[in-house]
Amino acid sequence: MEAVNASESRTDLSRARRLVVKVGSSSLTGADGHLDLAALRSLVEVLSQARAAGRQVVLVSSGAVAAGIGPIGLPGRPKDLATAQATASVGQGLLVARYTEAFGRHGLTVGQVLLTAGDLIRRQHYANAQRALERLLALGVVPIVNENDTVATDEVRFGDNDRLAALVSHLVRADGLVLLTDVDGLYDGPPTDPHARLVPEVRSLADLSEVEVTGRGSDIGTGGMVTKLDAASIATGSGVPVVLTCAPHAARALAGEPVGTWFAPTGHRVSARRLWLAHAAQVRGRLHIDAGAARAVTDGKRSLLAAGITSVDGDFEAGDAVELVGPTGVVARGLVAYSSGDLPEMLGKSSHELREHGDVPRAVVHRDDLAQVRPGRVRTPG
Ligand SMILES: Nc1ncnc2c1ncn2[C@@H]1O[C@H](COP(=O)(O)OP(=O)(O)O)[C@@H](O)[C@H]1O
Ligand SMILES: N[C@@H](CCC(=O)OP(=O)(O)O)C(=O)O
Repeated sequence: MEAVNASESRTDLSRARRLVVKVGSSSLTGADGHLDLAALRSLVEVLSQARAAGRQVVLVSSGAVAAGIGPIGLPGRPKDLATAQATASVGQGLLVARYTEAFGRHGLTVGQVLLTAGDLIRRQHYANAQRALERLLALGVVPIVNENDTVATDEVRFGDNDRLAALVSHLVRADGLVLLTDVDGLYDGPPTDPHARLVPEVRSLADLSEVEVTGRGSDIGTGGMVTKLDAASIATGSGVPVVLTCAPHAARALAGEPVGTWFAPTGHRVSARRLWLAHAAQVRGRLHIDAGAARAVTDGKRSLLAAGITSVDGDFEAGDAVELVGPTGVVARGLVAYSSGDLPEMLGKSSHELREHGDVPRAVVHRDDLAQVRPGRVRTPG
């Protein structure tokens, strides 16, 4: 466990030895929807300078779908998953070819790393990805990460790359995460509102309860500010500071200058699986639990047993993510061991009663599969 350094400030980013830099589709595409080569090259220039200064960089780059739109001849970003996957398949090769060429001009080699959400929450996959990334960095290669769009399913996909970048910064134990987008930081209202002001520093995401963010991003990006705040929450919650700014400010952000919005680290390093569960997993249902069960899973950090569940909502399979709702609201998220079809007849029954019915009394949510949900989420309109 690494302790949180309360005196941490954004200038510390200038000393970060290992950085994860995420660039969104909106920063890599021109008005015509095609890949903006000049934007890509200026980013590569900044990252190459960081490498020349002895820093390690992992680039998480979106843009596969955007890069595929032109060659396929689509009018805009595809709406359905299958076409988006096909477009990403065309665009990803082109995107990495551009990076290979641009980094090559600076004498640097790149490696393509395609990940899915599942790769970052399954222990064995996580360890494999970690080993591969460590080796790439040790070999002096710049890893270029994107979501493996062609195999990611609707159930477990990031869709945006913000949360992927946050989990990658956990994976490589980065000293900082830089999120580059098409706005120069987080605003306290819609950036189109002339009264909206830039929020320069966020010490606790709970302080943002009055900030209005939308999930609607730019025309080309996905997730808008909501997924960026999720990413900031994941990264800072595991001890990694975050700077959110626009791509033209990348060099200044890496130098620790006061650009964009700085999110101070707030937590200790926890498992990627718990981070995913708490912040990003798509919830398939809700288990309503009594006060005793709520205390057991929060204060007691114990598994949830059938005896404490009062009712079940939703349609889910064993292994899906569900919310645990106590008398005062959502207290935790977890991976449920039974389907929504199997649970109702078990509710309220003690392990002893279940055993009498011949069932093996497994916990409904094992404590290793539980993540507590802290209050104070950001307000999203609508
Ligand atoms: N409070 C806010 N502050 C800044 N930007 C916001 C806010 N709420 C919504 N946005 C939108 O988020 C968009 C960036 O998200 P997105 O389009 O997904 O970018 P990217 O492709 O870089 O991931 C901005 O263009 C902006 O319009
Ligand atoms: N994996 C997708 C990313 C989707 C996307 O638009 O993400 P982002 O621009 O980070 O909101 C791609 O490469 O197109």
